[in-house]
Amino acid sequence: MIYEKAPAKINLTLDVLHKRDDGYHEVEMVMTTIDLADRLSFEIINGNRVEIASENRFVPNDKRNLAYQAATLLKERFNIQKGIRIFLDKHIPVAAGLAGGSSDAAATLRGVNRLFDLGLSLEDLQEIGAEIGSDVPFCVMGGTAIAKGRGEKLTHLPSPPPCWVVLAKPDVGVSTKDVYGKVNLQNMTHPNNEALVQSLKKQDFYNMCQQLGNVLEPITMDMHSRVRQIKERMQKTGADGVLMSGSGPTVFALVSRKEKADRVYNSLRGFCSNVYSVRMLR
Ligand SMILES: C[C@](O)(CO)[C@H](O)COP(=O)(O)OP(=O)(O)OC[C@H]1O[C@@H](n2ccc(N)nc2=O)[C@H](O)[C@@H]1O
Ligand SMILES: Nc1ncnc2c1ncn2[C@@H]1O[C@H](COP(=O)(O)OP(=O)(O)OP(=O)(O)O)[C@@H](O)[C@H]1O
Repeated sequence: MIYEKAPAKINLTLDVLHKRDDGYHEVEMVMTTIDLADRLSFEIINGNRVEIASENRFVPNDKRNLAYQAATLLKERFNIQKGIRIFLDKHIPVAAGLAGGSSDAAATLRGVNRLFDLGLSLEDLQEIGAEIGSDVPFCVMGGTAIAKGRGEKLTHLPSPPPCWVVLAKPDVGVSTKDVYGKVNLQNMTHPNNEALVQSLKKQDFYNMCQQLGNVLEPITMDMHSRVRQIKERMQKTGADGVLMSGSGPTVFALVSRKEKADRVYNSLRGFCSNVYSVRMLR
């Protein structure tokens, strides 16, 4: 049996530069992994198929599952004539904007690569991952990176200074495709990626918090007022920086001190069913 951890990601920035001819948007965004992770196990089984099991009822166990797609892609590309059983121990909330499915796909690429000794490099796996989804290449490498293109062109960055990350996911469904579809290029406040990158290089926590920005945030907030309410509540209770991750609906607060993080966390419990307080991953 082989095990892989699949951490969630948050976007410290997300900028859209233009819409491309292939229907995707050209983005520039800084992402980082946090200490909230799914755990996956992989084993070889009889029969030439991929089996997915999870105790989470929101997780599909068929070809809609990104881990299934990742395992099938490697099986076909490398002509693997054996079965694979994948167990997904889910901790990342589903459809949250935290790349849960993408991180499971990335962990599956790493896991199956080890399970069958395929000898693929992380770069190879990133390239294959891009066929599954825009967030998968980042999840293959993890850490902190600026992503360009449709999310697959990655440059590694220093990790954010240590802090607490309080996350709250309201019970609303958000379609990434719909949110990108509502982007209005004439009317948006772009985050300053260069300044955010400088704050990481200088390990300047407070400046990093000032530079958080996501052009998709107002779009999702206009569709779901709960997202705006969560942000306001986090700001009122003492968060140092607050932003929606990805296309949402999860909002995260960055907080330097544990006592303040506890205050933000406690103010959201009861208001929201999914609330977490975790650390950044170094
Ligand atoms: C919002 C983010 O999570 C931020 O990291 C990503 O940009 C989205 O990544 P993802 O969920 O892996 O996205 P994909 O599964 O590749 O694409 C879902 C849909 O989002 C839109 N999409 C996605 C990425 C991108 N750069 N431009 C887009 O317009 C497209 O309509 C696409 O059909
Ligand atoms: N391994 C998986 N875990 C959870 N959901 C999955 C998985 N594979 C496919 N899905 C499907 O994908 C949908 C989106 O779930 P996911 O948790 O990946 O969203 P997300 O965090 O918003 O992703 P992203 O930030 O990459 O857009 C779910 O509704 C679910 O049906």
